[in-house]
Amino acid sequence: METPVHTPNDTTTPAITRVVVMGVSGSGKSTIGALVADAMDIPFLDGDSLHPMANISKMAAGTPLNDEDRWPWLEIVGNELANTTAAGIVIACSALKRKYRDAIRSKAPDTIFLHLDGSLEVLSSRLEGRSGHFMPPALLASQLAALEPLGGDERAVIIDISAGINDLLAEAVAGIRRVSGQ
Ligand SMILES: Nc1ncnc2c1ncn2[C@@H]1O[C@H](COP(=O)(O)OP(=O)(O)OP(=O)(O)O)[C@@H](O)[C@H]1O
Ligand SMILES: O=C(O)[C@H](O)[C@@H](O)[C@H](O)[C@H](O)CO
Repeated sequence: METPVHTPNDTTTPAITRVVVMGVSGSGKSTIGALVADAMDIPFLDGDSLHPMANISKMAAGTPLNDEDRWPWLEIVGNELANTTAAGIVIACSALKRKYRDAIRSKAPDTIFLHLDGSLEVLSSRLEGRSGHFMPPALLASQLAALEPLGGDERAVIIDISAGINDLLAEAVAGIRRVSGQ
């Protein structure tokens, strides 16, 4: 006879690890997010691929998004987090303002926000060194102006992006495991 996976007394369900890698343009969300997901063996979704086409065109033309542009996108991000059927999911999404993170949490309350935090100097040099991306480096100032730091009451990990990729990856995974209690 096969051993049942759940016995009648086993009321625990495995926790799902939901992570949003947040931060301004050029902070490394796509790079670190994909590596974190790989290391934790869960899927990765780049929030850039969830934007309505009009948002991509607007940014590419050098105009920052406003709240109205971002709401439909944040709803998609929240739904992807809430509806995952995997053991977890990592989504790269700038989530710059507190109200954006609240909107995401309204769909997926247990989301952990991993903020890739960096100075203007480091961010500028990363953006200047990047090629083939729709986001113009000139939009960095508007991204930093919109950024609202994580509050002490938010489920979060903050890391300084000045380190190398391997160190950031290790720090990020350890932080997520600590916060999620896994
Ligand atoms: N720790 C790091 N050390 C050196 N280079 C890095 C590091 N993290 C990311 N990069 C590089 O910095 C650039 C920006 O990274 P990435 O595209 O992942 O940022 P992003 O936050 O996803 O940006 P955007 O929001 O504009 O899509 C890329 O060229 C990437 O290879
Ligand atoms: O909220 C925003 O202004 C946007 O999401 C941006 O952050 C871009 O998506 C990203 O930085 C470019 O890849």
